[in-house]
Amino acid sequence: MNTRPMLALVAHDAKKDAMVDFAVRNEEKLLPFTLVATGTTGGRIEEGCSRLNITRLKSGPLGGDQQIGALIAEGRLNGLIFFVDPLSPMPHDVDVKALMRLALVYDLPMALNLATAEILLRSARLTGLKTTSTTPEISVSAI
Ligand SMILES: O=C(CO)COP(=O)(O)O
Repeated sequence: MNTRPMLALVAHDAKKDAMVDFAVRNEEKLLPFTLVATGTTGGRIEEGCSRLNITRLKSGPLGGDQQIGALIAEGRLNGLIFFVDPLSPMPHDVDVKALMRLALVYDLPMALNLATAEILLRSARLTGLKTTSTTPEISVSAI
């Protein structure tokens, strides 16, 4: 049974370089986590971090944000790092909002920018195997 805390990594296009840079600098700290990411973000991180094993979900606009939302609802996710681009309109803005809403509903540790991500990655809550729910009701078959 996998008891490692699960962390989701997502970045909008204008923030993907920042996400890769964050992951490269923190590769050692990310190693103990089960990592999931939206498709393109995960691919970019894997290119930069050879030691990280990332489960890549669908691309955000094609449902990846919602897959991460499902992990939150199931109580399987321990933290979300989402580098949001606040300056560009997104056709899938409703998905982004839905993901953030679920993180708020379940009181999930969520970092939306680099400064908070650095703090989150060092947090005892994130590394302490605390899950968001005790009774997962459904499973995401993609994982
Ligand atoms: O659009 C995203 C999040 O809303 C990110 O998706 P990708 O990582 O597939 O680009």
